[in-house]
Amino acid sequence: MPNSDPATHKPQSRHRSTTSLSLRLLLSSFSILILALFSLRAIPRVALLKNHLFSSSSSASASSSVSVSPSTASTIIMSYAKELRVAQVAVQRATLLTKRVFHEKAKGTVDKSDKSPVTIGDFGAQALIIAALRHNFPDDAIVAEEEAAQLRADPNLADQIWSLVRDTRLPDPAAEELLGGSVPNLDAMLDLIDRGNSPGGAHGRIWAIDPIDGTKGFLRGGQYAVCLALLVDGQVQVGVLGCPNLPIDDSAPLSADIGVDASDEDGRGVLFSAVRGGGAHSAPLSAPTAAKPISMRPVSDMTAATFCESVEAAHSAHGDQAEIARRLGISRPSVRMDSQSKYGSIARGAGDIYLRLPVKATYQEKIWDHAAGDLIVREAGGQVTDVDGKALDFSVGRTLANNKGVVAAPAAVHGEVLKAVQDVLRQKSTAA
Ligand SMILES: Nc1ncnc2c1ncn2[C@@H]1O[C@H](COP(=O)(O)OS(=O)(=O)O)[C@@H](OP(=O)(O)O)[C@H]1O
Ligand SMILES: [Mg+2]
Repeated sequence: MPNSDPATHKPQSRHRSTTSLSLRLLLSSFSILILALFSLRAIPRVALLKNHLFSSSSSASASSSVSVSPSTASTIIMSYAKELRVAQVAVQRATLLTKRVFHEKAKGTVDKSDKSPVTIGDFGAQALIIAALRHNFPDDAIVAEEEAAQLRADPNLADQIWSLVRDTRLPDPAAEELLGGSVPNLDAMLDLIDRGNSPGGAHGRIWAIDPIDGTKGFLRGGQYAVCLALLVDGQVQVGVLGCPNLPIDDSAPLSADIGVDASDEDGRGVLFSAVRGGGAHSAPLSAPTAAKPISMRPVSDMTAATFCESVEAAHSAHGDQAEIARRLGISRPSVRMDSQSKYGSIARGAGDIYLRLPVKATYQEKIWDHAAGDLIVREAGGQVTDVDGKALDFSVGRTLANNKGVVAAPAAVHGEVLKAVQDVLRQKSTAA
């Protein structure tokens, strides 16, 4: 029946059919344009999207999209929309594995120096994230912390990791499908882990993965992060941090005990993300698309500022950092917490400043320890430099060989903080 409405089977007017034909033509040209944009992965993709465009089929997301705030739901121009969505869900899935490892293998471990829970969690999370990246972006390079040689030599360890990787799935089948579903077998898992061996560099698309950042924090049930960032020609374009033990509530104050065991508390588990030029967001880890914009807190009174630093004295110079805080007039004690959760915490204004002054002149920071956090803080209104005031340079390989230390603060006060850092370091070198 030509020109009939399929619902009513009633003949339509000639005018209406011409209009619908033009409309269909217009729509199909528009779809072709969108498809073309999405197939050109080498070029940053720009799409006019609602923030939750890719979320409609996720059960976690479905509940989340109800709670999306009006400002988040507003239409924004977002680049790298698919990369962001895949990264968020890949990190979410990997955190499910790390939480299982914590509860089944780390919690209650008498000897906390036992490295096996960390090893199992690290390898398992890396395998799951790389599987998702290979499925969606098979031509991209990957820089990841672990390689599978140790597992190939230890079948028992490999089996333990395989059983976790095999059984860890997102509750939402559509989200699982987006990630390509399960890893087929143990050998495929080992091969995936070894795909993280890119030397990094200044060209092309490179993902940086830290499957468990803050390993000590992970073991004690404190702060750790599953970290994923996309670099394009050396610039961070997408950053995602899954922080299972941080409060979901962006306005929760950063208490001094944030670094101790928080793994069993309700209301924990947050996902930070940012796309360059698109702002920074946070969401519950269980509902990645319930994203709300976050921003750094303006520091009008430096004496009331909160600064964050590593728990480990071997990782950043606590003494120098205390002296810098004193010079700035900061009266509050530092908040010590492991991992890139420090970047996420200052980006949402729970803290204000992150200082990471080098302990050893020869140590080179790893790109996977900073890439996601760097972008999230910058997109939240912060500035991130090394102690010389240079932006972190992710283009020179697997390490930040051109940088020493990290100084992250709201852009308006970064200069003041950097001056205090440089004064303290100058005074120290004069005294030596
Ligand atoms: N000497 C030295 N100096 C600076 N940084 C170092 C050093 N040694 C290690 N690392 C890296 O520190 C990462 C964790 O550091 P954090 O500050 O995030 O947490 S911690 O409080 O120190 O545990 C940690 O990341 P993970 O191994 O993923 O936990 C290391 O990559
Ligand atoms: Mg790390």
